[in-house]
Amino acid sequence: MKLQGKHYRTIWLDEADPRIVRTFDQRHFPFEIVEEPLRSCEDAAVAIEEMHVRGAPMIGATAAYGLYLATLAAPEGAAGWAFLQEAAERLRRTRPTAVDLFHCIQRMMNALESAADREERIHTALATANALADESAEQCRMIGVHGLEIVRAISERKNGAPVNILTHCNAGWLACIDYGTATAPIYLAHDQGIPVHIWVDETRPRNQGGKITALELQQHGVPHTIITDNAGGHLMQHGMVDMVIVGTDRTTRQGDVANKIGTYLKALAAKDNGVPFYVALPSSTLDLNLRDGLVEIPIEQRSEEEVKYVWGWKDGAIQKVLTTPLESPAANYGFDVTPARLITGLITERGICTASEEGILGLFAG
Ligand SMILES: CSC[C@H]1O[C@H](OP(=O)(O)O)[C@H](O)[C@@H]1O
Repeated sequence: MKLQGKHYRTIWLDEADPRIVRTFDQRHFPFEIVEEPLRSCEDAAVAIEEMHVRGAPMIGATAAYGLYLATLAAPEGAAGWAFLQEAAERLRRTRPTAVDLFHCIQRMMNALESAADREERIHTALATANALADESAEQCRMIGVHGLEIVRAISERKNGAPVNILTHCNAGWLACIDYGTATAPIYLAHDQGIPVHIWVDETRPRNQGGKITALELQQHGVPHTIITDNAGGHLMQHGMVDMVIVGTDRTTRQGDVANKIGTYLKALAAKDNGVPFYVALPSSTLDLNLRDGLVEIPIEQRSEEEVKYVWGWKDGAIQKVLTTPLESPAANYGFDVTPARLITGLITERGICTASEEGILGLFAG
């Protein structure tokens, strides 16, 4: 998608130096566009851990390219394989909830295991990371194609009046490689002239919605309004939300969805008000090994600093400001789990299904 009129994917090989992978340091959005060079697997791990990059598909892709960078540093033979295994472990320790991370690492290591020598490892790693990124972008594009029909149907029922869609956090193209997951149907509807308006949850504590989703929509010309996280229920009670669409970081085989903290509360409000609640789910984010999301999905806890401070723009620079008593402790749960019973449907690259084992396996059994 585009930033300041220029098309980007969120991660790419440096044109001048194939030993460098480039991405955005998303901590600077929406105030600045800062490209970040990744020169080592450790650079990639830190970028994930400190959320320079974030979003399940983006985390997976960054780890994949991080392993490519590791092959550039790895020696020949068994020592080189041991080096790559250590790099994979380092990447696995970055963030626990988004399953794309683990899927991508495993895909890379499976591809690398049979490589004959260092040169083949490097070639295979880059080819596999590129393939993963391409697959992710296509998954998102197809989520847009399938999700578009839901938006179109609501638009027709409203005789062309704007479809009011609420979304939480950033499940946009900046959380992915391109298109986004929750935003893909929005972009396709807008591009096809279907009027939409997006309620954008600011999404405390890091405000991925107010900072990044709002930036994406503004850059694409999509009408939107930033709201506080607690406003969604009120809007739904007053008929101001036609549908909710969110992303996911891990979805279990029975359709339980881990997503940014606060998603569960949106789903409760939607259920109580008869508002359709959809989850945009690329298969890279499916974890068919898990069933009960509430029990089995690991929920990341991040630093209390993210709760006690805000980061904003002042005097031409990003400033960090304390917003609570310095001495007060804070808890920072990064995600919550929305039970399948609260979800209207899952929008996947293979079509739309119910949030159930039958629905998911109907699309993804093979
Ligand atoms: C398309 S995945 C987006 C997903 O990831 C976000 O979490 P974070 O920004 O902490 O990586 C959030 O849960 C989004 O829905």
